[in-house]
Amino acid sequence: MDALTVRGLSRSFGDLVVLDQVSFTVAPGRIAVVVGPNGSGKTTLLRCVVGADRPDDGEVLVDGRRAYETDPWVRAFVAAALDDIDFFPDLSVVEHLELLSYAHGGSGADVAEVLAELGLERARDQLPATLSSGQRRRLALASCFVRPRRLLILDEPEQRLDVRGRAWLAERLRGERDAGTAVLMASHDADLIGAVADTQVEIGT
Ligand SMILES: Nc1ncnc2c1ncn2[C@@H]1O[C@H](COP(=O)(O)OP(=O)(O)OP(=O)(O)O)[C@@H](O)[C@H]1O
Repeated sequence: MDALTVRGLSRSFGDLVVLDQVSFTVAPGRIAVVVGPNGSGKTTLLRCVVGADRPDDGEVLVDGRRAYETDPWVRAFVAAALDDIDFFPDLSVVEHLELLSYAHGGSGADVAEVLAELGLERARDQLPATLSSGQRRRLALASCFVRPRRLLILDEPEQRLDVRGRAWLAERLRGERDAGTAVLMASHDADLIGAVADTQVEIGT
């Protein structure tokens, strides 16, 4: 059973056809990278997959089932970090991660490890507004790793990461694959794509 099936997905904004009958699958333990020039529809595709945007046509199946964002089962299955991450303004870094862990039935036991892995230990008590843009990105990624997931969806996760952060990201994604997680991500980073992509979904070309 594929973790993700996208069939005939189409999305237009007025006269602008952004996605035209896009179809692909991602099996467990595979990494699919969406590639295409600026404005080709990568974010739109990911937003349609997670249910943040509605396609005009086509369907998205998660683990063989039609997915709705509000479905508790989808929320347990899919971890996503897209561009529009909103943090609670009055929760610290560590509180965010603990909240997510608890909300997904965890004990918070992984939080310290994920903070260390993402280099966020020194920022653990800071509020989101005081974080650097790279730290905010790291918190968004950390949010995916303190909760259960069988499908991980990331929009340009390399953005705003430093050199070591990018090296870590490639390693982490390979770890996700080895654990059987399916990954769908958009990226412009040729090195990262070369290091992790099992398949590429080309759009807008
Ligand atoms: N809500 C919207 N209303 C109108 N046009 C939109 C909307 N959302 C996206 N678009 C347009 O759809 C096209 C695809 O945008 P999208 O953000 O999906 O591209 P992308 O491939 O992720 O680009 P980038 O590589 O720059 O991140 C763009 O031309 C964009 O202007």
